[in-house]
Amino acid sequence: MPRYRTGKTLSLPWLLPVFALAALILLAGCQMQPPEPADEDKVAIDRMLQLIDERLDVAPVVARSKWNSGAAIEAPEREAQILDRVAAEAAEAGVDDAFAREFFEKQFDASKQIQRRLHLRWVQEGRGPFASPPDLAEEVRPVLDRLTPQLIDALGDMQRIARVEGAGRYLETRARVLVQDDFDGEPRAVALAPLMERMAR
Ligand SMILES: C=C(O[C@@H]1C=C(C(=O)O)C=C[C@H]1O)C(=O)O
Repeated sequence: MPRYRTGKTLSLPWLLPVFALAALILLAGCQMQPPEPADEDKVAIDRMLQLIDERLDVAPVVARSKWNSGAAIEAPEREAQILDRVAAEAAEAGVDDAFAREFFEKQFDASKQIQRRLHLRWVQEGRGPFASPPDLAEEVRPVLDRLTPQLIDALGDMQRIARVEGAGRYLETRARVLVQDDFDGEPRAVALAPLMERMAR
């Protein structure tokens, strides 16, 4: 049998181009990975999303309280009061005034959407009052007020990270995991819109 048929002498030279090609593909693959934010930026984005989720979580409690009391879902004077505080605290934290304002207005919109949808559901179900809903002024709004400065702090981080390549993509991916709204995603999309628009893809 001729020597080249034994395979022994032929295997290595034959495999070399295969290895080279595999190495090239691997290298190209690494270079094609989309850019990701640094770990500390990822932590800050996750924190922002958790805070948005926490705020959205308060909306059903507000809805129960208003269902019993008959108070209007829309409370413009309360929104104005929050926005005044936001303007002052955003200025102190170096957060762009228009960005902070838009962000909070969207959080109000998302909360009202959740409340409206729940009230509609309860009307359709012919629901009576809830057994012992928390008091809006004494118990529920203070929860929202505690979140306000934390959200402003987080907005400061987002402003800094906004131009980091891949930040928007990371935000979008993590939002799917960290922000729930128990509806069809619409209130959640409203709450996230100001960040989605601002963060670089
Ligand atoms: C949450 C409430 O309902 C609405 C939403 C607000 C909010 O998200 O902070 C504020 C006022 C209301 O328009 C509320 O009345 O407190």
